Amino acid sequence: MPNDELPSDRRQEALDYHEFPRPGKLEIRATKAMDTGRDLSNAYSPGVAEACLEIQKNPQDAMRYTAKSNLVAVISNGTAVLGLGDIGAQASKPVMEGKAVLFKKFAGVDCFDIEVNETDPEKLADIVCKLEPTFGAVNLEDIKAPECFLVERLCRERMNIPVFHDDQHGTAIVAAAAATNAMRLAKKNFEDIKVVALGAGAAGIACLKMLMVMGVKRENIIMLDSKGVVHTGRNDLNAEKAEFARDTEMRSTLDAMEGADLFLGVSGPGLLTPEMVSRMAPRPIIFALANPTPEIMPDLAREAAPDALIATGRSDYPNQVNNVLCFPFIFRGALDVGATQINDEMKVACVEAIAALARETISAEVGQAYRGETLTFGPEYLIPKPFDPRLLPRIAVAVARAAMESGVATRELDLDDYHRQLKSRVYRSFSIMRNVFEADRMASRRLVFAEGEDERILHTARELIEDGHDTPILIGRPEVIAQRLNREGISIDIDAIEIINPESDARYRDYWSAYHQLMRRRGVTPDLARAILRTNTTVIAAMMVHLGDADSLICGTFGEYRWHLKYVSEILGRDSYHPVGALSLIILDQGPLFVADSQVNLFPTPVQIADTVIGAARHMRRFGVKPRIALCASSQFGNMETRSGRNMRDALDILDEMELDFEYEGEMPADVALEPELRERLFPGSRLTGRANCLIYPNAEVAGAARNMLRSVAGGLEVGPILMGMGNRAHIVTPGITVRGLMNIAALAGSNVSTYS
Ligand SMILES: NC(=O)C1=CN([C@@H]2O[C@H](COP(=O)(O)OP(=O)(O)OC[C@H]3O[C@@H](n4cnc5c(N)ncnc54)[C@H](OP(=O)(O)O)[C@@H]3O)[C@@H](O)[C@H]2O)C=CC1
Ligand SMILES: CC(=O)C(=O)O
Ligand SMILES: [Mg+2]
Repeated sequence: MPNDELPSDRRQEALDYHEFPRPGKLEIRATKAMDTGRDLSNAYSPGVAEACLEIQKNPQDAMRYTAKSNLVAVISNGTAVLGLGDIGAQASKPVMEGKAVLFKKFAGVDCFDIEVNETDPEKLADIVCKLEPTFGAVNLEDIKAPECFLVERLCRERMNIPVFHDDQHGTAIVAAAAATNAMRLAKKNFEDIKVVALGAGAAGIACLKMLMVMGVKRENIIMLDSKGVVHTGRNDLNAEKAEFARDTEMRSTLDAMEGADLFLGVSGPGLLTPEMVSRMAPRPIIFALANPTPEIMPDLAREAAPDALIATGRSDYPNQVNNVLCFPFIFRGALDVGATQINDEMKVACVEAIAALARETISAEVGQAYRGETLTFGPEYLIPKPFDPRLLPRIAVAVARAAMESGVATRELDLDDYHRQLKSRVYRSFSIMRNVFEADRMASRRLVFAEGEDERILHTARELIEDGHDTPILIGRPEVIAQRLNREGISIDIDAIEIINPESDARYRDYWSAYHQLMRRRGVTPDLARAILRTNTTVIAAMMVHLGDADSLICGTFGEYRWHLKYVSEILGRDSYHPVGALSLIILDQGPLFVADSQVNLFPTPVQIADTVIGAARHMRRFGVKPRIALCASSQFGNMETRSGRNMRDALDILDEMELDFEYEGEMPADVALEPELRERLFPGSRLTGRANCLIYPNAEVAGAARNMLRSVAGGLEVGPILMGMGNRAHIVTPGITVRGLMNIAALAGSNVSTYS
């Protein structure tokens, strides 16, 4: 069946996606080094035999010495591939590779996709069972009913690892979560509704069973398959369908739809007509879940029933009811507690976690990823979005808890710890930021955001309000803020936040006259002060901090760093405070790397370099990182007479006079800093132990280039830049910052002033 909903350019795009730059969507990567003869002898003969013998003695040790505990088999015979039908095992491979990618992307679960040319259910079950030594769990996929029921039952009976048929249970879990929320909106109860299920296969049967667990009554269900209504007069029904057979005169979908409250389509494309929809009860719920083409396109359904709550299996319409919201996360939880099966308790925990998430305010990341869409709980947002980073921690923890409580877990987890671990998987910055978050929690600070109309700031403000320890203050026009909150679906009570309207704030007079006092001998007249305090939100924010109306300011989501720095330094760079340097923490796969100074001193003097080193060491400790600082230059240890090398050597002398209690060394190029073996060859006995974790550069352009390359090419995630030397009273971000980045800066700004400078 052609995928007639995709226009030809999108069709070609999808094919190119699969073909280029290399065929398929997956590769296998080694997780251990294989660079030396020693690596070879550990990984392979003779060393590998040691691991084999340990596993022979104790088979459970396979979890210890092999990848088994995180490895899932995605297995299909291609007999019910999406709604494309029986297209065969080979043709199902793109879907199975896709499932494997989703497992990895959303939950870090490794998968082999296995397509099997076997349609006999008993033989297929035999094959699957024989794979148990390889895998920690099995995900059966796109195997048609009724064969899938037998395959699953046999595998579950014979295997001691979780076996889950995604099209049955994954779909049922997500559909039940969406139905729970749709019921609330439609003000209907599961106990009373009339359900019509079109499709009596793997997904259909499982969804109905799950709806019955939620309270739907069997006598209120009408099921249809390709031959029409499933009724007691039929003699072609398999056991699963027979359970739902009704003693009725109804024969067609049109008959069945009369007065239906919930339509559940898990059949094929275009099978539901507007006329059928128009027969439904008021405020009908229409789940047209066939993939890729639903039983009815949402626009058509809406025309026939304007008050309908509509979901499909697709990502290009609101309310994607798709098992992708379940399988990565339920397997994550099951694998992590070493569950022997995925039982009903775990499934129900999953339903509840998914449904609850949609009723909460969306996360900042989702807001950003789906900009322009309305994402507050309601008809267009019944169910979370697949990119919602909260899915992993919430669902996996709920599943792990249910597994432990219901006695199928072989490992007990501390669930608070587990939740934290999962969060650090999703947010790469989470684990290194943990110390800072803790410090932030201990303090309660007022943070003023100079660019309070920016959507990223609004998301950040919402998160801060929810976290509850810091108070955001926004500078911006209230009507613009209100409009953007609404557009972004951010539920903040606008009356509950402090907003400084630059056009009409009552403090305007106080602020401009105080600014004038500060700046009158630097060319600022009263008129100029008035004009600046109407238009320059960085100055307003800095004056708030100066006058004690806020504890810290955050600016820089647009414009030049140094433009903001000029005003921040003029107003707040007094007493012992002055900008020392901008420190960026770049989180890389290999660990954290700090880089400075990319912004403040374009060509720093040796004294400024020494100050930057000291500031960097202090800040690194805030993150719980032991400083190993390299003073970088193109020369190494005095081998050339360059200006940058000389500055670094002079800075080293200044530092040496101070008896500092952290490691620093220089001058050296970045590779010598980062490769201890190379360093040892060039300069044996250097004071730096191991790989440097902070690079201080001789000028801001080079530091900026290094920081940008680490972000753009090495995929580093930046925390910062952190403005050092201002007593944590001001931070200037850069325009590319994300909401997560702003949250990190806000946590830094929200930590107590005594712990920061
Ligand atoms: N959104 C989601 O997350 C998911 C969506 N699905 C979708 O659900 C559909 C079914 O998948 P699955 O249950 O795995 O497949 P199965 O092959 O197990 O079941 C298909 C069912 O659809 C019925 N059917 C086929 N054609 C018609 C027709 N013309 N009129 C009425 N019923 C018909 C079949 O009837 P019969 O029994 O007579 O053959 C069968 O009962 C697919 O489109 C799939 O993409 C599936 C899983 C997840
Ligand atoms: C989503 C899915 O698994 C299916 O359509 O078959
Ligand atoms: Mg499927």
